[in-house]
Amino acid sequence: MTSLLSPELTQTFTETGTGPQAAPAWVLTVIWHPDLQRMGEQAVLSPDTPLALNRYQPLFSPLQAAAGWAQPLLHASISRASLTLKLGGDSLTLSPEDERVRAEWQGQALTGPRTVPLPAEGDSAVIQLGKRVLLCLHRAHQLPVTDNPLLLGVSSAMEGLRRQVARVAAAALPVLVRGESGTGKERVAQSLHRLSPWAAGPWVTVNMATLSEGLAPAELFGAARGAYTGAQVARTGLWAQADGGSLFLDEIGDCPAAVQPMLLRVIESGEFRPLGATQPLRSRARLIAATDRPLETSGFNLPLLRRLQTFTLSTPSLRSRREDLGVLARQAWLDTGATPDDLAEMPTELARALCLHDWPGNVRQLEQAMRRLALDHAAGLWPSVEALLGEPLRLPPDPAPPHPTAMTPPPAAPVLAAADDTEPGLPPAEPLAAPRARQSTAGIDRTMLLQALDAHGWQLKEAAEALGVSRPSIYNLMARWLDTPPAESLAAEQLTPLLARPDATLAAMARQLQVPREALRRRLRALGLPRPPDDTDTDTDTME
Ligand SMILES: Nc1ncnc2c1ncn2[C@@H]1O[C@H](COP(=O)(O)OP(=O)(O)OP(=O)(O)O)[C@@H](O)[C@H]1O
Repeated sequence: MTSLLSPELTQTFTETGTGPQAAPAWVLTVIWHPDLQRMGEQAVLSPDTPLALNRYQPLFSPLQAAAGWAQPLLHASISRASLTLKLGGDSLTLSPEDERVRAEWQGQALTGPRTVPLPAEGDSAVIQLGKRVLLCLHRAHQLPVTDNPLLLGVSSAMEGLRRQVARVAAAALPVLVRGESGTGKERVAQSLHRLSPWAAGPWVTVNMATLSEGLAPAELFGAARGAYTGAQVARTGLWAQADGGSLFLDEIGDCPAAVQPMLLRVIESGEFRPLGATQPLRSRARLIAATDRPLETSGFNLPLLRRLQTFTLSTPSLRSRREDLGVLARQAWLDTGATPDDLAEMPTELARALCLHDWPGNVRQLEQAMRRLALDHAAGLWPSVEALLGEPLRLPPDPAPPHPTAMTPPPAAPVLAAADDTEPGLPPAEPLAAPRARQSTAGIDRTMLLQALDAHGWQLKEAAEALGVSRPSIYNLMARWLDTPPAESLAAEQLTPLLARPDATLAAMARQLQVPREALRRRLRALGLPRPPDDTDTDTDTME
């Protein structure tokens, strides 16, 4: 892999500042790249100088920015012509240099300069460059320099969390971890234990939601022999088991009300009394609790809450740190045992959906999606977007949709896409036609798209003309409205029954499978399957 030493980048990082007090910088983070190693690499935008984004610039740096290594995006589908990003107060202007630049802002194709509102605090935006690379534009209050294999992420929020965990780990005081479900609260608790002076001691966990009011005291504090019916021997409680280590009380908000004062006592004095015992016991367990509940308003014991929140750590939602998607998705994929190469081949519409989804179930939901993906892929299929996500694609709210600027439109002369702007193995990009009045894709819904495609036998050139949009736009429309797997993922078993039909034609099959006709023809050829008998057309639609 090409690597370039980048003193300029190191300089930029230094100037921008890495401390929490520094003014936030706008950063581009790679959240999808066919070279999976590139996920999480970052480039900082200067507030004063427009950033030219193309195949060879700027330089993106990996997590350990201090190493000073950086490299451009390099992917062959990204043009040498630039998409220029210019920050201006609370807006951003994106200007494609010419028609060679293929780019999308928040899933919408950029066909000319646009000025868009910058994402609000805690929000971010997704920029697609070329066919396969997705970047997240976000704020950074501090750049990532620390590492913790349990707490992955290049966002400021994760960098801050890793630092807090490292700072708090050694304190012999309770810690409360708060955050939405699936955001990694248990991971934070594990990290606190591993980094603490008690790391060699036991790590004991209990989910308070699973303890009934009757059983909880014995479970937590133990019981003397004969303390209750069936207690033939003395029982060691979790608190005693965790002596010299850490006790993690997950879902503390579900702790039975009667048990809450008992917890308060043990936190305050370190002493507890097993059920039926005459003497109290002492434990030096460090307590970590976690919740996704608003404990202040849910009737929780407030003195206990105050003791628990001696230190409070918060885990951020995944949608508020979209820049971490790439590194998290890559790790979740590798955890399934699948190879990086397989993921690199994933169709862009799936990658785009992963990057744009708002992930209400946070990292856990992302992990489930990656497991589904690995399973389907092992069976020779790429799932639909909906099957991948396990729910319909939920786009982040768009407070103000992009609007065109009054800036100069792109050059009027027809421009040839350079052959080396095309991914190796894919057909060369076609010369772009001279610009003409084109309809915006915004007004084209799924029905209109399908009608045009069906009417033209799934030949994209004709369908695009009928809709009055450019050919790249029809791909964007297909990615937006259709969630059928791409032609390259079709298996022989899916195609043979359709070929066996007496009325089989290429157009009919393309319509049924919702794939471009030419892509289907290539797939049949690749699988060594016959063309349908009446396939005599000679269309040369090569883009997909
Ligand atoms: N920063 C992270 N890096 C890597 N994996 C993560 C991270 N955060 C969460 N995960 C993964 O996401 C999943 C959910 O994490 P975890 O169980 O810690 O979340 P939680 O907030 O405790 O969830 P719940 O509230 O539902 O118990 C786990 O499988 C964990 O491996």
